[in-house]
Formats: sequence, structure tokens, C-alpha cells
Amino acid sequence: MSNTPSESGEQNCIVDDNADSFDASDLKPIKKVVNLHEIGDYAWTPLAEIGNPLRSLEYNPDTKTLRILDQLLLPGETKHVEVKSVEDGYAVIKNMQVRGAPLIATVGTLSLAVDLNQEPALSMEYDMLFSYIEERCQHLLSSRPTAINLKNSINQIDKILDLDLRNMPVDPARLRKSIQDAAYHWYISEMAENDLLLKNATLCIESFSPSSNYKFTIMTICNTGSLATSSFGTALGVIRQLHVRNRLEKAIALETRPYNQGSRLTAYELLHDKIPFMLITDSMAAAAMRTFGVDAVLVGADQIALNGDTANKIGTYSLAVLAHHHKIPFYVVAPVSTINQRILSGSAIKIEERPALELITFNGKPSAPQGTPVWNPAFDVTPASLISGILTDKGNFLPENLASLFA
Ligand SMILES: CSC[C@@H](O)[C@@H](O)C(=O)COP(=O)(O)O
Repeated sequence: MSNTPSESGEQNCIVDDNADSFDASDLKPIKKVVNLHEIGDYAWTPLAEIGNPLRSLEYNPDTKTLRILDQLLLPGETKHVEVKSVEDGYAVIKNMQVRGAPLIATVGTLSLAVDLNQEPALSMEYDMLFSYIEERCQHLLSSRPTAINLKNSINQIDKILDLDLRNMPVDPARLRKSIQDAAYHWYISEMAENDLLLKNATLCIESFSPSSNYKFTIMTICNTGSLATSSFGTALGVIRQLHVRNRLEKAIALETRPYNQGSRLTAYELLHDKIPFMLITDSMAAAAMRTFGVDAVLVGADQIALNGDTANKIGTYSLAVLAHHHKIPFYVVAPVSTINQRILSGSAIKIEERPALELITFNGKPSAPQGTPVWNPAFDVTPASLISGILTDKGNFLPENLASLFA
């Protein structure tokens, strides 16, 4: 795989004077992206035409009923939980029965659609309903603050609230329907966006191939697949695509301590789809890079700042440092809905801290003495300087060019 720096793209970087920037003075990072128009002829079959992903949720737009697959019980048990209100939506997100930034947004937004189909919302007058929706949205936003997709989906709801306020006569039934339609639209749009994302990202990675039948070894962290989205996934979606295109040697999945999304969920998905892979602990990443000839590291994202700094599962930053040391390209694969247009750098990203119990217990049993002081951030921020490219549904970007998407 070629590691040569790219010439592509004009710099359109927003400078943040307050940025808590990574000292890149001695870094010569691999920076390289290729876009579809640079690739020429290619064959592409959407995954939706080939197979069914694991279903992280089921939503019926007629009855406004929502069920989620309880990810806390995987891989041992497959059980669905009904989400009947925003309160239920908040709970399944907060306690991580659903997780992954795109899925959090979809479940949160759909829980509002469900909520509006029953009391007390059904019999509210317009003003009261309006305030109720605003309050419910704020509540949802407090569930998992780093996953920006939820904020971006709630922004869509806010736009509808603004628009509806200008309509006369005020009509609570119309307002409810507009919000429910928007939530459903958010949900179904993800599949189309996901295909564009996977096409951009997979063909970009494939274009670095030294030969037309080269097979890639890809390292990844956390779970970024069907269980983190309502589609085929982001980084794991690319791995899935490479596999169906016969271009994957194997995936190397990190266990992802302390919540083990890699061992519980990614291993489950990869086995389900019969994709060749190997599970390692997070502490084995450097040794695995040295041993197995990793071609690229692909990760998802929970929030990307305009300068390309990226928050993702804790451990991602370490992986980027290791990738840099081993001269392995490091890509973020994420839909545009994971970008926070309002922040210039990663220093502005709010990092969620999880309860200590998640770190000092394993499978419900103590793994450290009770009372052990811990620090348990759910995410870290990888500086843009360590990122080779950000691959999205709207094209592939060098981190420093990401802001051009919104220019
Ligand atoms: C497509 S998922 C992208 C990210 O949300 C994923 O990498 C991740 O960090 C998930 O963290 P989680 O704490 O399991 O919600």
C-alpha cells in the first residue's frame, strides 16, 4: 500500500487560536485521500442488494412502534426491547442497550416520534406540545453528549419547530406529524447515505492497492457496524465491503476495553457475516502491527471538529499514535452527520465519562477492589495531524480540507 503524501486539494483550514493542538513538528503523517472522480472505471454493488445486515432496530412508521436489539445481552442472548417513549429512548441510550453515534441519533429521534403518538402529547394544545417537544429533545441530548449525530438530528427537529411556528392556524396534529415524518426521514436516509459512504471509503482504500487482486489487512476498534448504525456500518461497513469484493485478507478487531464493544459486538458481527478476522486485546495493537503487516487502520467517529480532530472510542488516539509510528495510514470513516460544524477543533468536544463500575467489574463480577479510584472517559480525541483522511458520504477529505464541505 502506498504511503506517499498527497498533493490533492486546496487548503481550506479554519484556524482556531485556542486549539489544544498536538505538537506535529516532528510528524510526517501519511496524508492521502482519493475521490471517486479520480478513480475511473469501477464496479459497485450496494450491500443492500447482497445481504441483510443485523437489525439493530425495527420501526413501523404506520403504528409508530419501535423495538431495539438489546446490545447489553449480546453475544449470549438475542432479545428485543420495546421503546415506547422518549424516557425509554433516553434509558436504552444511556445504559448502552443501543450505542454507536449514528444509532443513538436514530433511536433518540424515533423515540420522540413514538412518544408523540400517545398521551400526554396526543391531547396537548399547540403551545404546550411545542414546549413539551423542546423539553424532550433537551432531555435526549443529555443522554450521551459526545455522540454528535443526536445533536444534529435534534437540530432537524428544531428547524421543523421554527418552521411550524410560522404556520397559521397553529395545529398540534400537524406539528406532531411533521416531527414524526422528520424522524422517519432521518432513519431511512441513513441507508442511502451509508451506501455513498461505503462507496467513497471502500474505493478510496482499494485505490491504494499495489495490485488488482491485493487483499487488505485492516485493523479497527470498537464496533462501527450494523450494531452501531441502522445500516451496514462505517469502518466495519468498509471491512464488510472489502470482504464481499474479495479484497479483504482479514480484519483485526481490538477488544475495546473497558466496555468490550470489539469482543462482544464486532466479533459477533464478523462471525455472523463469515468475515475473516482475529480478535486482539487493545494492548496487542502495536505487536499486531509489527507482526501482521496491517495495511490501514479504519475507525468510526462520535464527533469530528471542523479542523478534522476526531473523538472516537477511548483507545482510538493510542491506535493513531501506533499507526503513525508504524507508518500505517489511519482513516476515519463517518457520515457527515458526525461532523460538528460549530466547533473549530477537538478541544471543544465534550467527552462523556462513564461510571467507575464499568471499569472495575467484568461480567458483573469485580475486576478490581471495591473503592478503587478510576478515570473512565468513553472517548478520546485523535488530533487531525495523525489522521490520513476523513472518508464521508459526501466525499473524502484530508483533515485540513474538511471545513470546505461547509464553505
Ligand atoms: C459508527 S459508530 C462510530 C462510533 O460511535 C463508535 O466508533 C464508538 O465509539 C461507539 O462508542 P459507544 O460508546 O459504544 O457508543
